[in-house]
This record gives sequence, C-alpha cells and structure tokens, in this order.
Amino acid sequence: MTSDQEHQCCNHANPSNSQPTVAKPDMGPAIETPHGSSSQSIFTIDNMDCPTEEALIRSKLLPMDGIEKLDFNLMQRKLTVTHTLDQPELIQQALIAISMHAVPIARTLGSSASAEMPAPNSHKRWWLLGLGGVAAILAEVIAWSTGTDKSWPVIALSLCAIASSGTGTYIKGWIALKNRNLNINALMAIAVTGAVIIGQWPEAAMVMVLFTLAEMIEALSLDRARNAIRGLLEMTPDKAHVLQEDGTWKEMEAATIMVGSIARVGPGERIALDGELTKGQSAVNQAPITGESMPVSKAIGDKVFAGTINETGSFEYRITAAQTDSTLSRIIRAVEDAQGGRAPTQRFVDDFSKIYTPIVFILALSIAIVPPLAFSLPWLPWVYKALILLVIACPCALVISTPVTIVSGLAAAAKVGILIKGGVYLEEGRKLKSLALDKTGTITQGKPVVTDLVALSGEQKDSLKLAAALAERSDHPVSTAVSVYWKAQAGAVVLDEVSDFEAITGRGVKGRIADQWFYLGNHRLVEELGICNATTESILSRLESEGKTAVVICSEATPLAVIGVADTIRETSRQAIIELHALGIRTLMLTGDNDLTANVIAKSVGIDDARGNLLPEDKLAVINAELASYETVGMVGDGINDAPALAKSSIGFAMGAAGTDTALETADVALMDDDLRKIPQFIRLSMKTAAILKQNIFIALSIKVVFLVLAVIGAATLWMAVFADMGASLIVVFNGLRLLRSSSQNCP
Ligand SMILES: Nc1ncnc2c1ncn2[C@@H]1O[C@H](COP(=O)(O)OP(=O)(O)OP(=O)(O)O)[C@@H](O)[C@H]1O
Ligand SMILES: [Zn+2]
Repeated sequence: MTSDQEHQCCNHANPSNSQPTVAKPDMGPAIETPHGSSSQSIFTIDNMDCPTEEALIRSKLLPMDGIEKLDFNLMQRKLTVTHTLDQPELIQQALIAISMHAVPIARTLGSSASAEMPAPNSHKRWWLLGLGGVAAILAEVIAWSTGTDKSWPVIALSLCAIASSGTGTYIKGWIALKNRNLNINALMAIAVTGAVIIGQWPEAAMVMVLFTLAEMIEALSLDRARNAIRGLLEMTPDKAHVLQEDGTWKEMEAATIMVGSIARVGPGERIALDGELTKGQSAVNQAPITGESMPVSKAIGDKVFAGTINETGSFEYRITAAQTDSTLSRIIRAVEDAQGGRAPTQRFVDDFSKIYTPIVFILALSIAIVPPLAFSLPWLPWVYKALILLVIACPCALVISTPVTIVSGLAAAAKVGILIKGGVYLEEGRKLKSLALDKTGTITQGKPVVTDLVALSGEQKDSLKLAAALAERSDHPVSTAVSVYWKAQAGAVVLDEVSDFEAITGRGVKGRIADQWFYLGNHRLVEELGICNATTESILSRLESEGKTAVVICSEATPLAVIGVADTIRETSRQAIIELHALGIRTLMLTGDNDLTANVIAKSVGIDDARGNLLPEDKLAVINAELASYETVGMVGDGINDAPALAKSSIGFAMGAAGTDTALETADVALMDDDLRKIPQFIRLSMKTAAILKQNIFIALSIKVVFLVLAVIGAATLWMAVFADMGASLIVVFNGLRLLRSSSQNCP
C-alpha cells in the first residue's frame, strides 16, 4: 500500500524537503558541488512541469542505488539529484527511459540555468490540435445528424481526432502505467479508451481534444510566469561600440567585451553593460532596474547599468562587469533562485497533499472493492466511481497554484525594482507591524553639507583645516561633508599629514598631526575624552534642535570648533511614511546620531518614534525588543553599521541596491533605488499575493469537495471530473498570473 501511494497521481509531497518552517527560505542548491561524500547533478527537463511528472521521476530514480535526494523546481523545470554515483550519466539514462528529456547543466557564475530553455508548445502541436478539433466537431455533427455514433465516417473522424490530439497523452500515460504510476495522462487514456470500447466515438474524440487544449493552455501560462523576468534581459543590446587600442571605435559582441574597456552609447540607445561614466553626460531611464522611468542625470563617475536607456546625451563609460555579471543578470538570477525556495503556503500545500492524496486513494480502492465483494454489487459501476475518485485525488490544481502565484509576484516586484530574495518574504511582508528605518541615507539623502562652523578656541580657519585633514581619510557622510566644505573654502591648500588614523565606531575619527592627537566626532566622543564644557554643549544643542548633525574637532586638551551639517530629507520618505501608517505599520527611526537631531528629523518626516545615540549592537537590541512586542519587524538600512540589525529583523530591506553589490546579496528585499515608497508597495503586493493564494486554495479544494460528493452519489462522470480538474488548474494559474499584470498599475 505504501509503495502504491508513492506512485499515486501528482504525489507532490517531497519528504526530503518538508523541513519545519524556518524564518529564512531554503534556497535550492544550484551549483554542482561535492556534498560530503555525495555530489549533486542538476538537469533541466523541458517536459517536466506538472507534479504528475515529478511523481513519475521519483518512482523511477528513488529506487536506484546511490540516489539520496531529489529536489524539484517545477517552475524552472529543474531537477537536482544528490547522489553517490560514480557515473552520473546513469541518472540521465534513467530519465530518458521514462521519456524525460534531461539535459545536465553545470551552473557557473556566468551561465544561467534556464537561459536556453526550448519552447514546449511547438507550432506543430497546435496544428495537430486544430486538426483534431475540426475532426472531432465534424464527427459530432455527423453523429448528431445521422443519429448514430457508429457509422464509418464518424469512427474515422473520431480516430483521426484522437490520434492527432491525444498521441502525447497516450504515450505519457503508457510510460506512467509501465512504471505503475497512475497519473492524469494514464487516467485520460483509460477513460478515452473506455469510451471507445463502449462505442461513444464522438464523445471520446471531444474529450481528448479538450483535455489536450487545456493542458497546452496551462503550459503556455506557466511559460509566461517563468519568462516574465527573463524578458527584461532580452532588451539588453548584445552589441556595443568599444574603443580599440588604435583609437577607433568598433562594434563588438557584448558577451566578449572585457572589464575595463571603454564603450560608447548614443542618445536613445540602450546601455549594453554595467559601467562607470568616464566622458560626457546624460540622463538615463533606469526603469528596467529600478522600475522608475523618470530619467536620472549621469555625470562623470556615476554608475550606469546594462539594459537601461540613455535618453539625451551621448557618453563613454568604462565597463565594470562582464555581461553575465551585470546588475540586471544578477537580479534575474536572484529571482530564479528565489523561486527554488519553498514559501510557507507551498509547504502547507505539499504537506496537505501528502495526507490528502493517500486518503482519497484508499477511499477509491475501497469503493472499487468493498461493494462488489461485500454486497455482490456489479463491478463496473463501482470501478467507474473509483476512477472518478482517483481523478479527484490528484492535487494538480492545488499544487501548481502556489508556485505560479509566488513566481508571478516575484517577477512583478522585480519589474518595479523590488528584488525579493524568496517567496517567504513575499508572504511575510503583509504581516509587518513595525518598521525600523536607518536615518542617514535611508530617510535622508545621506549627502549632508556643512551649514555651521563655530570656533571655540583658536582660529576658526586652523580648526577647519585640522578637521579636514582627518575627514579626508574617512568616507563617513559627515566627514565627506567636512572635506567638501574645506575644498570649497580653501581650494588647493595642502592638508597636514595624518598618522595613526583610526575610526572610532559610532563616535568619529582620530589621528596624529605633527605629533599631536586630534579628534573629530560627536558629543559622545567629546564626553569620553573628558574635555566637554558648557559652551560646547550649548552650541551642540542649538544645532541639534535645528535637526542638524553636530561634530566637534578637538585636540587632546580642548574642543576647538563645532561643525554643523545638515542632510536633506527625501520627499519620497515623507510620502512613504504616510503610506506605511495607512497600512497600519508603526515606524521607528534608528540612528547613531544624537537623540535630539533624531527626534527633530523623525518629527518632520512623520515617523512615530526615534532613537538616537545607537551603536550597531544597540540597533540590534532595539530590533530584538521590537520583535518581542510586534512579532514581524522590518528594518531598512544601508547595511554597513546596520548589518546585525538587518540580519535579525524578520525582513531586512536594503536601499539603493543597484549600486552596491553587498546590499543586493545580503538583503532579504533589495530596493533598487532610494525610493522608500517601494516598501509600502512591496507590502501591498504581499497582501495581494496572499489573497490570491487563498482564493486559489479555496477554488481548488471546493471543486474537489463538489466532485467527491457527486462521485459518491453517482452523479458525476469521469469526463466531468477530468474537466473539473483541468478547469480548476487553469483558473488558479490564470488567477496567479494576475499578479504579473498588476505590477504596472502598482508603479508609483
Ligand atoms: N568618520 C566620521 N566623521 C565624522 N563624524 C563621525 C564619523 N563617524 C561617526 N561620526 C559621528 O558619530 C555619529 C554616529 O555615527 P554612526 O556612523 O554610528 O551613525 P550615523 O551615520 O550618524 O547615522 P545612521 O545610524 O543613521 O546611519 C555621527 O552622527 C557623527 O556625528
Ligand atoms: Zn557634554
């Protein structure tokens, strides 16, 4: 019995994959690697996209010696086999023996697994189906007008319809039966054959044609979801004009262009590769990456991205990444990897079908056997009822509904510049109750400018020069502001030599100039040096109450001058906070800056609560406290001094991810530009996804229940059950695909 259950139609349950629910997704292993003593082989199988095929592959491979584990990614048609075989070719041979066209892939950084996927629906299949459809209709018309199902033209036309539309189903069904696997194809083949045997020729033909049509529509829809995100890559030009050694320009294949080459792009052209602008200036529409189509102006030193559109000027740029390593390629790979992980709903559905399918199977078996044996009732009607129950036992619609919805959601998000690193975050997003935001660079632009300079002792100019000498060595935004200010004031004056330079976390920097220690940093630093005084404090608090960040340049003995810097709040941040509050999410600002400044800025953006003077570990403690009272807590940050807090939060968001590699890799959700409104947008998408997931589960299950009842009272036919099942699959697939369309309307 147990082994029969394994062979049951669409038994999607995957014992090796049903781990307890964890906070982070279990990304499918993607690279062919030794795995202890075992290794992994990955195959793409272009005709594996239904749980039916998964069950078949399972029953073929699992009994083989040396096979340890199978991981299926039906959406990407990828199978990962963990094994101890010396000859991995054996796996491929076994797969080909059951007509699974397995192609081994070795995924390197460059190539992507699903890049060369062949189209499953060839023109030929559509033509054959069309032919079958016409024949079936003619057979139906002739049978109806002549009043008999068994005249030779009807039989000939029906045979023609069944042969042209149903050959694939018969072959798949036969292979399944040979492997003692009763899948939907086998059931269909049995049903159609049964109808032919009792002489219902036109019905048999029509059922076959409609079943095949439904299957092909489903396959096409799945392709749409699968390729939604790939489409972005296709828009990237595959040629670029590259500067040659002799100073001429030559058009070259983008795939062959080396990092470090100089390329040129004209107005209206798409940029072929990632790079850094070296000459000229322009405005670039970065919608393919960020989802924002307002052109961004680009000057020398700015980053440009493959796939984005150069709008106005022409410019030259130095290539910084090979074609397969561009930001866009990496986004697409990340989305594909995210699809491999199982979201919570999918785990639920898988667990559910693991129980549901065997129960219905046992029910079917007893309906076929018990009434005839125990009550001497005729065999045929009860076997027939059992067959209907078997169709109902197939959780196809249920199983396919979740990945199609999640994949559509992930793709829709990627298109608007929100990179979600796993279905689990897409599902969790709607549960966010509290969101912690970093101040510098998240709420503000992170490009502060010096607004005040107040001397405390000595010449103002000398103090500024000392501050600039230290600031020069740091890339903290406050230091950058001081540097820039100094350059504007003093021009090309040479700064003093600094030795033993050191950054002091959460405080500032120190270094030795002409054998004397100097410090540039916040109030905390001055206090810790033990040199604070009343004048300094009154200046500090005046600046802080204006929402400015204030730092002090000090010698070892005394504070020399206070420098005030102000950062601009992004207009989009204000809007984002309003939207977050409308979604019922509490907002909280976390910053290393002082409390007063933090509160002034929080108030002006409309944030509920602000905490200042936080060291990285303090930010982590705040997140822990928030988690204790709000359960699902998000954190947005730039990822440097926020890394521990970001990692601890339920969902870690990174901003401006297009420019920084680490943000793209480490965040749970990466916002490709600096627009905080992408967070409420993400939450709305998450809500919509959850709603569709629920609808789909409801649709799939209620159709099952209706047919279970109809079958038991004897009111359902086999064809009705098959159609209901296919219909349910189509409905849930289309419902899931709605998310793809929604992305464009969701755009801010
Ligand atoms: N390199 C530096 N140069 C000047 N001031 C600094 C430097 N590093 C830190 N500071 C001071 O210490 C404070 C805390 O710094 P920290 O890097 O922890 O947070 P932050 O950049 O202000 O804010 P956020 O936490 O919002 O990113 C800064 O506001 C600044 O006043
Ligand atoms: Zn003080």
